[in-house]
Amino acid sequence: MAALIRYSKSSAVSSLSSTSLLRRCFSSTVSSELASPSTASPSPFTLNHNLPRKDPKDRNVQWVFLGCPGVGKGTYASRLCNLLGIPHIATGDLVREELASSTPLSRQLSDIVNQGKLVSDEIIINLLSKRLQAGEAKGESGFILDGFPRTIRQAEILEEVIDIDMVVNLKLREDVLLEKCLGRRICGQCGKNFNIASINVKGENGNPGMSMPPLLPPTHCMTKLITRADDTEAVVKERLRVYYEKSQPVEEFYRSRGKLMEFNLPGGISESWPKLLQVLNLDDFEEKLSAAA
Ligand SMILES: Nc1ncnc2c1ncn2[C@@H]1O[C@H](COP(=O)(O)OP(=O)(O)O)[C@@H](O)[C@H]1O
Repeated sequence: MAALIRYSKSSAVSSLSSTSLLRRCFSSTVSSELASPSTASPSPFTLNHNLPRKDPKDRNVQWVFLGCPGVGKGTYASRLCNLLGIPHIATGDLVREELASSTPLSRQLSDIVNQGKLVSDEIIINLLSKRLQAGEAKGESGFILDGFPRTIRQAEILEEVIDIDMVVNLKLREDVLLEKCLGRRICGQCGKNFNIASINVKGENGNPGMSMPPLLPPTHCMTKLITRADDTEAVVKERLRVYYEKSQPVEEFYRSRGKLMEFNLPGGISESWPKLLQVLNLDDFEEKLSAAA
């Protein structure tokens, strides 16, 4: 595989391919059988099929969440990670952490992100590799990746180094996505995500109507809310355009490998969460956990 990551000339790892870099990070979890390119037969999941109904503690969950900006990948991935006790690794968060530092890389990234463009595969793989290495050092196992892979190249590299068990593709109408992005707020103090948009769209052209109540912050966060610089209407529209061009082909990549599970969000969290748990065969597990709590 061609070397994809080109570090600065002074870097000791300049000759490493991105695969070998990621392989080093993943070394403890990659089985030799899975380190070679996937030969899985093309039999796409249908909901409720192929998922073992066994205790998630006995599964080494290695999942990917795909979906357009604003669909709620972060919300559902982080809830699932809390439930399963595994890390939620969102490349968008890694990029924002880098942006918050004042390195030469952060200045380079801020222009790209604020224009709604994708960061290069090299940079994102480097950030992800560092995060995985740190997790490995802490003894983490399993993960849900959110926002990665976003290009076919990223998907190919990931596929070479680790067995992703399942890819959940969250879907929502485009007009709702825009409203949801514009309503997103983050508490500048605790870092939690909220949404002030109250969505109520009528069914039309075969699309069902949908209502999603806002996800409002508690009073102590109310005065500390901030809006992401890339959540303006023009930038969200550009991010959606980039998604369709660069990231949508990733859906087909996983569909053809029989790993893609499509999930059409039926509404807000209270409606969608139980249905998502049901299709993931985790509804029993949540009940057991709440009974034990
Ligand atoms: N896998 C990736 N490849 C390239 N760029 C990425 C990737 N993940 C995140 N980014 C950058 O970080 C920004 C924010 O990502 P994210 O929080 O996942 O946004 P979104 O709400 O659009 O899903 C993206 O618009 C992009 O510039």
